[in-house]
Amino acid sequence: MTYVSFPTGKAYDFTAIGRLCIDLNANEINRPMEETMTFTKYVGGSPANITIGMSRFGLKTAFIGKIADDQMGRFIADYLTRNHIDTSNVVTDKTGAVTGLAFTEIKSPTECSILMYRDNVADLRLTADEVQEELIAQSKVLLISGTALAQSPSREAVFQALNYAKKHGAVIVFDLDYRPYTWVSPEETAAYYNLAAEKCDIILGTREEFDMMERLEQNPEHSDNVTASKWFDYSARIVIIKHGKEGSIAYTKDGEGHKAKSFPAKVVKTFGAGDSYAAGFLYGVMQGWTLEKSMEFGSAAACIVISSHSCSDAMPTAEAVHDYIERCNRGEITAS
Ligand SMILES: Nc1ncnc2c1ncn2[C@@H]1O[C@H](COP(=O)(O)OP(=O)(O)OP(=O)(O)O)[C@@H](O)[C@H]1O
Ligand SMILES: O=C(O)C[C@@H](O)[C@H](O)C(=O)CO
Repeated sequence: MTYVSFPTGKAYDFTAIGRLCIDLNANEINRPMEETMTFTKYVGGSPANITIGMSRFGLKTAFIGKIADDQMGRFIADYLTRNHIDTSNVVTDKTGAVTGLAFTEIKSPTECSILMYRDNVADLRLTADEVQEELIAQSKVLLISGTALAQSPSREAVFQALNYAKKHGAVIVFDLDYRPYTWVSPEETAAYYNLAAEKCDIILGTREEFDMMERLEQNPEHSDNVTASKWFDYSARIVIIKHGKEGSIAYTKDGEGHKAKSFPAKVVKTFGAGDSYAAGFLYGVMQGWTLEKSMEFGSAAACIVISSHSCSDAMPTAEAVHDYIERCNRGEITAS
């Protein structure tokens, strides 16, 4: 059964818009940030990580975003180029804005947190008139991520991109990617998230992210089914609700719920799970696989990333994900 049809005859399989920043991941793990002395630098930002994942799977990808006019910005642009991601719509800021930094604390495999430095960041300075219509017209998929809706002018840039995607028939994916520190109030957050979600074909988020959008009174039982049903009255064709290591569930417009369990993993840190899951799942759906197989592929991709030190750099190839699934099926990988 095909739930989403992707347009053909486009130059790009996958384009994302939003955050490009830097992850500084603790080298001395299993201790609090106060005791961490050194960090390794990686490209970061959830939509960037997903695009790197899609590129590693061999898809033709592009990114729409804004980088600081400094060494960090150039590091990001260079990394994207080396990963075969088209950067023709990655704009360099000229106002003195800086690159967002995410310092990660790895206290234990299950206690991870991120300390964000996001004042005056370049990624939120992208303007609507900087979004290239032609690039979106040439893309099978446009992925938006919630954090880019947090402030103007990036918010308007995302809505402009959504308009172009609708006009040119791109499949629109919304990764909720809710990061409280970039928002002013829960009311404002829910309002913009809901406005954007109405226009999207595939919506992916955790239970907590959907709770934030619903603000509880609409769904006091936190029912995944109730959450998903609402979006089928708009544009949605698939709604995925992720539950960490408990797995994930995808709802489709026909009312079906498709479940995926997670695989065992030797977890180093949990962040990056959602980004690699999204890349793996979307890759599978674009190959025409069943939802179950696509979700399984996303879950295995997530295991590879959470067993590694980075998010972006650890994004696996398709062969590595297939191999991981086979090794799990042979019982060769057990949980940490
Ligand atoms: N500890 C784990 N062990 C195995 N698989 C996991 C684990 N945590 C997450 N996953 C896999 O990754 C998928 C996405 O994880 P999760 O629900 O935590 O997303 P997320 O909260 O968006 O992730 P992130 O921490 O990157 O923001 C899950 O559906 C599951 O398949
Ligand atoms: O999304 C971010 O800004 C930081 C990420 O790169 C980070 O590593 C993470 O949280 C992945 O989900």
